[in-house]
Amino acid sequence: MSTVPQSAVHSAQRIVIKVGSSLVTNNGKGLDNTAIRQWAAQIAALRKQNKQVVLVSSGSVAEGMARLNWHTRPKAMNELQAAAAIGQMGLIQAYETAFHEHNICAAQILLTHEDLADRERYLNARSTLFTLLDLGVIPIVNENDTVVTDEIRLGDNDTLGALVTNLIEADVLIILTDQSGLYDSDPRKNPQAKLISVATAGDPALEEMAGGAGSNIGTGGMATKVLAAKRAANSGAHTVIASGREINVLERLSQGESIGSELRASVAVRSARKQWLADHLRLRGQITLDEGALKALTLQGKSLLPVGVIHVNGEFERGDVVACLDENNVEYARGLINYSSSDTRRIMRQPTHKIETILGSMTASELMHRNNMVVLRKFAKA
Ligand SMILES: Nc1ncnc2c1ncn2[C@@H]1O[C@H](COP(=O)(O)OP(=O)(O)O)[C@@H](O)[C@H]1O
Ligand SMILES: N[C@@H](CCC(=O)OP(=O)(O)O)C(=O)O
Repeated sequence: MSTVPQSAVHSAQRIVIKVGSSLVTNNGKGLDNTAIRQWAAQIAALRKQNKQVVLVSSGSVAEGMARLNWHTRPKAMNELQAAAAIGQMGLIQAYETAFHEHNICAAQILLTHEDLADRERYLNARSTLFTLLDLGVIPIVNENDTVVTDEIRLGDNDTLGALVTNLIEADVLIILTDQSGLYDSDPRKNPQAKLISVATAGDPALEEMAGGAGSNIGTGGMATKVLAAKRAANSGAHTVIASGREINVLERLSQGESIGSELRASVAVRSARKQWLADHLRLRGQITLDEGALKALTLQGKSLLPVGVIHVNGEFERGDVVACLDENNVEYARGLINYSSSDTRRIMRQPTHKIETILGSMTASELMHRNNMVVLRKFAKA
């Protein structure tokens, strides 16, 4: 009897789904509208179960090539970028139409490596994605191929899928591809290859199994998927690699069925976020909060508003990590701040509706959003 556990997708609330080029474009023959409509229908079903979904879709270059009647993938960057610009139009149009059938709004997000490396842009991308998810919209992400240069290109969307998983702290990354999952060797070359049902993300043995290159249409092969699982595990997310051609794959995974390969993270999402905020980003300043704000943050799970700040210490920029202290300099929380130190000094003690009049514009109504904050201790009156 097999003892394969229930799929992690079953209990996941926030999911990133990545679909590869060969799947989306029917092995490079042109957009597979039937498959796209089936995924949209399944994602609509996940949404009804209150799961939030971000879709990372490849296929712009492959679809651009199909539209240009190019049969071999160009090597020159400018040609790849031109193909991507053409193909992305069709890709988004296909998703837009497919989601429309379920009365779901879709949104296009094109990201580059720099967007995720720069603190402020990272924060912007993150808050846009959270806003879209709160609005019930399905964000469709791809790399902004037309502007990236060779050196900074992510290149494969497995890596992008993992970075988006980290960015929004998703519980699970599902990578849909043209194989049933990760095998112990490339099934195209070895018909005896065995499917790996469950493994630990980051296990070096997996990298060896996935050594081979990808299909002619896709870029990364299994190697980038295994590395993506390792990266997703950094923020506590599990990864499922499965065939996008499997009937109702997303809904069945959501029902707990074990399909494909599940590469499990060994740390929990919450502690991974804490770790990231607490250790990886340098503290740039401190703000002192009044009692009401300390209670709201640490006891009621609320965001920090400027009205609760009574003192600002240090110089920092929007997106920096700042500590929240009481009047005795005891730290209660830390997180990514939405305003620079000079702007924070101007809006502290003020009600939110005055931010725009004081600063001339309002980037965010909260000074620090609860999603971007880690509470370190609870407020208790001495
Ligand atoms: N150990 C392995 N298990 C499964 N597939 C493998 C393995 N090693 C290499 N591959 C190859 O990886 C391919 C999938 O990668 P790729 O073509 O980049 O797909 P996608 O476009 O979905 O990202 C498979 O078709 C397969 O030939
Ligand atoms: N941004 C590129 C993705 C490149 C790519 O081929 O990715 P993948 O098929 O996931 O290996 C595109 O949309 O064509």
